[in-house]
Amino acid sequence: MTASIKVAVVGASGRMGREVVRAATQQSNFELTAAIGRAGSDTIGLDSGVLASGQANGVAITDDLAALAGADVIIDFALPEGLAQRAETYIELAKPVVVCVTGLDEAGRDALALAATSVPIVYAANTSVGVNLLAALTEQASAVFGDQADIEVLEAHHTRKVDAPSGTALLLGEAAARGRGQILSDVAELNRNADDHVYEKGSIGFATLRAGDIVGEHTVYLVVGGERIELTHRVANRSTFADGALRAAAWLTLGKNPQIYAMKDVLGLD
Ligand SMILES: NC(=O)C1=CN([C@@H]2O[C@H](COP(=O)(O)OP(=O)(O)OC[C@H]3O[C@@H](n4cnc5c(N)ncnc54)[C@H](OP(=O)(O)O)[C@@H]3O)[C@@H](O)[C@H]2O)C=CC1
Ligand SMILES: O=C(O)C1=N[C@H](C(=O)O)C[C@H](O)C1
Repeated sequence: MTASIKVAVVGASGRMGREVVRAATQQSNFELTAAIGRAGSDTIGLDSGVLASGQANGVAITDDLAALAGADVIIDFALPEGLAQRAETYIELAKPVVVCVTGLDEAGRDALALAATSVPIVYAANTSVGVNLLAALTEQASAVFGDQADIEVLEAHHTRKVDAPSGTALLLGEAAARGRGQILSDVAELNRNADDHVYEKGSIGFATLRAGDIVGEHTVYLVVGGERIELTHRVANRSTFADGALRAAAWLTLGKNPQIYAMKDVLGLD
């Protein structure tokens, strides 16, 4: 019998952290070894299984990052704040990590790049298979239409999401830009509502909706002359993201070299 993969979850008290705790507890090829919450959170000391699904699993939520030492691989679904410090711990413990946090600032991105010189990291703004397939399709469509297409990305999420546009929208924008030989930061238009806004041909625009409990929806519009393509992906349940994160975690335990990988590497989409 193959040994199960020991997995630790950072951000275990959150919406996604609880989902990963539940999935890791249910899937027989994983063993949950640590559940990390924010220092000062009311959830510290609670059983992570009770918090996730009402069923005790014997792994208490702790703010002690030393608890990560017993894991083969870590999944980080916390928030961007404190990512740089967490990344230092990942280096010290020499653990592979799946980082799923979006809304990173430059310091967060730099910290991940530094950590990836020591440990393998999957950075995934979206761990679903479908979104990563959508990114590949977007790149292909953009390459075929070339610089004739007007491209816009629309995303919709629940009202408690703190970053906008979503990490996935930016990932899709990057794919669209790459498809026609652009770099997204050169052409991204994040605010078409600005008073002095003038549409520039070749720009890629982003629009955001926040409403109710929408789990995650993304549409890429590619509009050329009299026709348009709308590529849409919708997620109905956060378990989709949790399953994808566990898939990435299992992939990292197969002996990867230190560097930043993407979900498309995990899924073999290149
Ligand atoms: N890659 C993907 O597929 C997906 C990515 N995401 C991203 O994952 C992140 C989390 O989303 P979501 O679960 O909805 O957000 P939540 O706010 O529900 O969860 C984040 C959790 O992290 C905790 N936290 C904050 N800082 C730390 C820390 N230093 N150590 C441990 N825990 C910490 C928070 O604690 P407290 O509440 O006490 O502040 C909270 O419980 C977001 O960036 C989101 O965009 C979301 C879905 C899918
Ligand atoms: O915060 C969320 O909920 C989500 N965040 C990710 C993002 O920013 O793209 C992925 C997913 O769409 C849900």
